[in-house]
Amino acid sequence: MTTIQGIKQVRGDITVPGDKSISHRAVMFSALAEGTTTIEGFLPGADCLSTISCFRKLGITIEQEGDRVRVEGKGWYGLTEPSEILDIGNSGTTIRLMMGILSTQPFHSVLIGDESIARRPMKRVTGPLRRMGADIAGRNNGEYTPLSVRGGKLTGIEYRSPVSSAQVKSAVLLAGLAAEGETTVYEPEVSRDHTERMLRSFGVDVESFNGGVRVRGGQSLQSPGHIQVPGDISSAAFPLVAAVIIPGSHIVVRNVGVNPTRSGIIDVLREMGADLTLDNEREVNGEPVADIEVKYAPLKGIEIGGAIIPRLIDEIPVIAVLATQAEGTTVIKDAAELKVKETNRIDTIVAELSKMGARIEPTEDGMIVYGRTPLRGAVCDSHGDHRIGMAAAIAGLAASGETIIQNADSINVSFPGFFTTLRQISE
Ligand SMILES: O=C(O)C1=C[C@@H](OP(=O)(O)O)[C@@H](O)[C@H](O)C1
Ligand SMILES: C=C(OP(=O)(O)O)C(=O)O
Repeated sequence: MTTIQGIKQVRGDITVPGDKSISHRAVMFSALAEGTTTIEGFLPGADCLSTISCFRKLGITIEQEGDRVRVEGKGWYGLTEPSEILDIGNSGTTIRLMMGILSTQPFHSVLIGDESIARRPMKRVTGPLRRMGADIAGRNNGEYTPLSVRGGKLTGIEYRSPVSSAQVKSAVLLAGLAAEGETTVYEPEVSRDHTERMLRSFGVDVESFNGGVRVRGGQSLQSPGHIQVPGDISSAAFPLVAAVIIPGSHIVVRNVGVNPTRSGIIDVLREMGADLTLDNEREVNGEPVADIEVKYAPLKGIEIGGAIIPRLIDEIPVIAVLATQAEGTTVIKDAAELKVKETNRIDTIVAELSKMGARIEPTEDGMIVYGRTPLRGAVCDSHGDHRIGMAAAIAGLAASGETIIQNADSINVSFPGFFTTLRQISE
């Protein structure tokens, strides 16, 4: 349980922990590559530590201290059959990408996770991986954990994913790297492309085209030696929103990944009227990075839907907080994927913000927020979902009185040090 007081303003010059998606991939691809890779800026959050723990059980030597990691890669077929169950904790990215990798390995593995993972759909990866030839078993015919996989010889496929999901795309492409022939994944809207970018930095030929991505089987990964992980825009979103909704605020978040497939929050902030600038724009390991500066400004409600949704899917809980402080109505649609995250994020964010006096309604594929409404402190619950806990905390900063966040520990999944950062910028 953590207590948040309503504050006057946020001010400061900060950084946020490393990007979660890039940290997972950095460990996975380094383990599968020939040679040693050092990683800096790694996110030492619970989810990425689960990825490290799985690869250790698969026989890979990994040293980790804070945000520094050293992985002794042994090549694609250097993994060994695990004698223990692979526990991926709360991490959807870990289990779905691991299923792709383990489908190519000539041994048996069993994967479990926590109670939230046990409710999340896995057919979206087990379906195409079975089509490629993987032998997968699991509860409800491979829809839910526990899952087990015996990998082996796979055949490349053309897969049209019904959802825009980087986890599905990545699982199928990774399996495709060790399959016979070519593997192509099409998705309705482009999802985050960290897998494609990082595979290229490991020397893999990846063809991205309008609507899809293709790889050839039989390619090996060569370590680039070093990977620098930028700050996570999904974490930066929380202090940025605090600054935009609390009068008198002004903050800079430095060294944030601003990959266009992730930067929908920047577009939304600008369209709502935020005073936001990107400085020091550069590219690090094939990923665009910048410093983001924002000042308080009056906001207006907007409609958010279509192709932008995968570009801001994890930021929607905090965008809902933002919308409570915008003049007029904000409609979020085409975001049914929110229902299959750590919690049903449509229901959980509506429940928590309603307790604080927000006027917010759930819809089939999103929500409608009526602004501008003053918020009042309340007893909120993360429901075990890091992004819901952090969104409630940001609402608490903008609210009158005191807000209590129950089950705040879940925040360590993606943003260790979150409350320390909030204290640093609160005035
Ligand atoms: O590939 C990734 O690193 C992620 C993809 C997204 O999930 P989906 O692929 O299920 O949309 C996102 O919500 C998750 O936080 C991280
Ligand atoms: C959905 C998320 O992560 P994952 O799918 O990896 O559990 C998230 O971090 O918001």
